[in-house]
Amino acid sequence: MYLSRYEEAMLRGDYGDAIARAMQVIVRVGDVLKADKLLDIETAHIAGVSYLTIGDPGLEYLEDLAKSNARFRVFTTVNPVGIDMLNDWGIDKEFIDKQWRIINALKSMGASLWLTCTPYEYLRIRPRTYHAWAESNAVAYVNAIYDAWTEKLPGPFVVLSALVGKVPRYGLYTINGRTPTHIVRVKGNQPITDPLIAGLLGKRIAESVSDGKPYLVAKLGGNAVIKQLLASYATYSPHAFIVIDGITPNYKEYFAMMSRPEVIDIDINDIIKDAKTQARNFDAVFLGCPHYGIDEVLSVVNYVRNRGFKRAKKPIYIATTPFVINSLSQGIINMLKDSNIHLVLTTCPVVSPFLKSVRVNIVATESVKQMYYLPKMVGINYISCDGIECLDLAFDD
Ligand SMILES: C[C@@](O)(CCOP(=O)(O)O)CC(=O)O
Repeated sequence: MYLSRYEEAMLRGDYGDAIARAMQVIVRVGDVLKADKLLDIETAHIAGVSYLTIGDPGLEYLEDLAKSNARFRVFTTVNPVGIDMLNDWGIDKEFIDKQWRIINALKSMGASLWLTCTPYEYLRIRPRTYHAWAESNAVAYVNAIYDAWTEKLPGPFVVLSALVGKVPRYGLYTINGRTPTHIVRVKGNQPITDPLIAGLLGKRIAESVSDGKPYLVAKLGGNAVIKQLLASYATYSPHAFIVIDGITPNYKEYFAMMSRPEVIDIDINDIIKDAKTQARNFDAVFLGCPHYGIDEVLSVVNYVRNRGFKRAKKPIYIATTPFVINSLSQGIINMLKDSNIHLVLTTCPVVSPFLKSVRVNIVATESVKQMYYLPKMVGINYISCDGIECLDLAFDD
């Protein structure tokens, strides 16, 4: 792989031991992937930072790096951790302490502690710029909605990329790697407005194109639905890459790049038919995978208003971001709490013991990504529900 003089110097150790070791891994991985050179990245997004998933080895690794005075060279954000920074939810103290050590190590290396899986909602990312992101829903989103270029990278690799500010050029960092292989046409007259249906569609697309890359033609009714579709697609696809007709910047160029794409038709009514669920046995509703943004939280606030500020019979947990909490008045937060709706911050039930610690064993969720991970990662079962219908379940049960 070609290296500039600056990159050679980093590799040699002129910029310290930590940078040299990070460069060694990046160059090695680049060689294996047959990358021809390194690219400068503008941002990095680290995932895999919960004490639940990385345990003591991950904690010690990050602390060692931080002690070596390694500092991130680009703007770096971090995925949800295993705890809510503002509420312990009864989680074991040792777990909380160790999670804080991970957070502090990342902070001392210069990470911005947004601790969200939706950093894309708070960044202005320019098309055709390079990034090193882990967390598949975020990777799918920045590729599809901003045409910003990132591969779906492993969390520890992003830490190293952020330290040197570079990634090897391969896969989704190349025009070839970004050329769609399938046109997926979704038949149906109405725009898709149900988050659950969008998630199930994302899964169906991933299964239909398998290792290919879809160019999607569908009527999608808004950002919440797009988030669910991409999160679910990225969970089931090896690539987290999808071009959306009329939405992805440069979609016309992507369309023109395809040569003899396979065409797949999906009838949305088939997905709607399969989505019906009769089970009503659940302990709580969980919303916010991916993390709810301000619009999604405000639609819940409106729902509660329309319900006359009644109290839900089952608790509703909503995972969201510090930006959303900061933009809500204390009055609204209290009103939600009185309605048995709890905002959860900086974490995600997939990487946290918090649902178990509030005695939830079965959740009602609209998120197809959660349905995939909850049973596997934390032994929580689910029933599926759709958007506002999830709230109806909690209020009417
Ligand atoms: C929350 C998380 O476990 C979800 C799975 O990640 P992904 O969809 O495979 O990128 C990622 C993480 O560990 O930070």
